[in-house]
Amino acid sequence: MTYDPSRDGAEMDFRRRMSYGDYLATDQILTAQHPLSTAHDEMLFIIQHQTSELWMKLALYELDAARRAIAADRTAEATKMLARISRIFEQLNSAWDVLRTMTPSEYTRFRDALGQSSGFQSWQYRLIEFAVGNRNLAMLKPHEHRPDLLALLEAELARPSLYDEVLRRLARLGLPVPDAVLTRDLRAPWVEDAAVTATWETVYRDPAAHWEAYELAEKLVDFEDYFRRWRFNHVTTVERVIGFKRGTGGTAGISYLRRMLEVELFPELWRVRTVL
Ligand code: HEM
Ligand SMILES: N[C@@H](CC(=O)c1ccccc1NC=O)C(=O)O
Repeated sequence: MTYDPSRDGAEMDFRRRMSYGDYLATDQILTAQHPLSTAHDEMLFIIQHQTSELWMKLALYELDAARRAIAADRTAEATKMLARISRIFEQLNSAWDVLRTMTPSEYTRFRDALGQSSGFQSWQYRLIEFAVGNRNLAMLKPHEHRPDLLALLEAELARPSLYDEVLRRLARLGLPVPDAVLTRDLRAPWVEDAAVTATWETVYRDPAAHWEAYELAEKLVDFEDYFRRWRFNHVTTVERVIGFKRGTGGTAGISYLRRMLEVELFPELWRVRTVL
């Protein structure tokens, strides 16, 4: 006879119990795919973006908790969360392998249906950029039609970024951090600071004496490393699929994305490598 798992105790009756689907709201998630064309690959495109948005949601959750932990001098907890955020980006990086199976011929069959929509308008992506310190106020504009989302982005800009929190922690640990850095206008983009590079140099020259700062630094570098790989995978996939066409979001496409490859989140942590 075929195997019956209920003989091993598997619960089979969920009329009055919470099931897998109840707990995970799979009904909502699995009915949220609405292709606008009959092109076979549009389902891949939708699910690729939806899963990315879910991982971004978790990254934001961890970024929030990590910053609160650093601000409360609970660095060990924060480093664990930062390690997880890097792994999330590793996951996002691997996902490009699935999307890359879509050829230009296949994408062209449904690209027109996307209208002017674009990843450029992903508010979770923009929140991540703002949370880690890449604060460009021009990126608020595409969200003006959604006051709720604009408020979320504005609230993020009013808050210290991940890098701000780490530098504040360094100051509390007795390391020299300029007052101008500690009291900077949080909405403004980060401006590279030679005194901060000098402080990181102190940390990296004697890790044992500055272990907490050293660990935080390496977690930040690790994260930026994975984030750069995400940008690079994106731009390479875009060139492979649409070449040098303009983006649906209105930018020039590849040249815009290549410019974004130059963004440095924690410039002093990269600069310090040269002087060690
Ligand atoms: C065939 C696949 C894809 C193509 C051809 C593509 C193309 C583009 C282009 C041309 C832009 C520049 C903005 C514009 O003018 O539209 C852009 C931006 C963006 N895309 Fe994609 N994309 C693809 C897949 C993805 C995926 C899977 C994600 C994951 C969520 C994503 C997220 C983003 C984000 C966040 C931006 C804004 C980047 C920034 O401002 O730095 N894209 N994309
Ligand atoms: N910007 C892309 C379209 C695109 O990729 C896209 C469209 C709608 C929602 C998410 C998208 N992903 C990344 O930009 C293009 O120009 O083909």
